[in-house]
Amino acid sequence: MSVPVTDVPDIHLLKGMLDTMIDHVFLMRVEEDRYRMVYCNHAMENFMHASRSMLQDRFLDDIIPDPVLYQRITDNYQRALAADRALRYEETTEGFQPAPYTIFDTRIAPLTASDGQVRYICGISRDITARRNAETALQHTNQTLKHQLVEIQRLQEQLQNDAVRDPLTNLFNRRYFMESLTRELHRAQRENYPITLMMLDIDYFKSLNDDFGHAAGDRVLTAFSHQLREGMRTEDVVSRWGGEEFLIMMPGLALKDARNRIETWRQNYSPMAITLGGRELNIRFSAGLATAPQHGLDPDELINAADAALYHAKTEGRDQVQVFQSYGIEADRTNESAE
Ligand SMILES: Nc1nc2c(ncn2[C@@H]2O[C@H](COP(=O)(O)OP(=O)(O)OP(=O)(O)O)[C@@H](O)[C@H]2O)c(=O)[nH]1
Repeated sequence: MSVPVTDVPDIHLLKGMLDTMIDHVFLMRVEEDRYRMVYCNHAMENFMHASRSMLQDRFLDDIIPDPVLYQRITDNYQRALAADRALRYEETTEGFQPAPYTIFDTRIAPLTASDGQVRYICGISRDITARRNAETALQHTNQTLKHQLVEIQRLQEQLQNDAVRDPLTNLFNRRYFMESLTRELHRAQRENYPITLMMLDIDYFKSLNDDFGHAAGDRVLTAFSHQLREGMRTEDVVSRWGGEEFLIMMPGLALKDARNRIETWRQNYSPMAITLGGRELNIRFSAGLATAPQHGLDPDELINAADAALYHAKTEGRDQVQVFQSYGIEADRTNESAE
């Protein structure tokens, strides 16, 4: 027999409806400070691995023997009763033996019987374990992806760095220097400022290698490069040109100022004391200076000029700075005027 929709469905029909739900539905009667289960639906019965007849009419402390879990559950009931309002919270079955670990999204509400005396707690619990696990897995994946992204960025930076730097000294490499010089020369022409190049070569480096070994030579190169970088301005491009040869571009620095700079550096750092095998070595160097636009505007031309000045410093006895002279190389001792 069909029931008109305006009619209040009978209790049998209501129970049938509740048994079709996949959420757990229960009703607890409050008896002093205990809770008696007066109803649970089919879903809850299944979950508890117990028939309704075994659950209904029993006290909750009897159904849930674990005192910690019992306390967790009833604390919420007390809160709802004290505030006389519905509560929603998440709870787990941790401590409840027959059931697998489950996370529930639970909503409870205090109800009062029509006599106005007896109080009840009505509850609906939804199993959200799968959703929570998926969320946790997603968070984990997100976290892993974030770490991977950071690692990719680090590797990209490393690659960019490797592409422009010399691995031993960490100074800029030849390719980067050429690109920078070409770019800087164009700008210097447009904006009318000088660029001075200094080519610098460690003296008698071969004998140092021969006497102390290649590894010791590498240490000297690293220490020398470090001091060189420290002694220059941030806008200077300091490169390892090859072997024990270095090329420095000093934008905006006229020949005289560049020479003063390198002389100051020589006073502070040269002869550089480096200890190898218990022996203190004096590392000396020779250098050649050339400047744009005076000695050329083309990168190769300017580098050749600095190289020629360096060659002159070597042939003149080493441990000195020479300036390129466009009409020919001329000895230019460090204590003389560069202009
Ligand atoms: N340890 C080490 N040695 C290097 C490296 N690159 C080049 N050399 C060595 O540097 C030495 C350069 O020797 P030369 O060109 O004769 O120069 P030098 O002995 O300094 O002589 P002058 O420049 O004329 O004073 C060679 O023995 C190279 O093998 C390097 O990366 N590490």
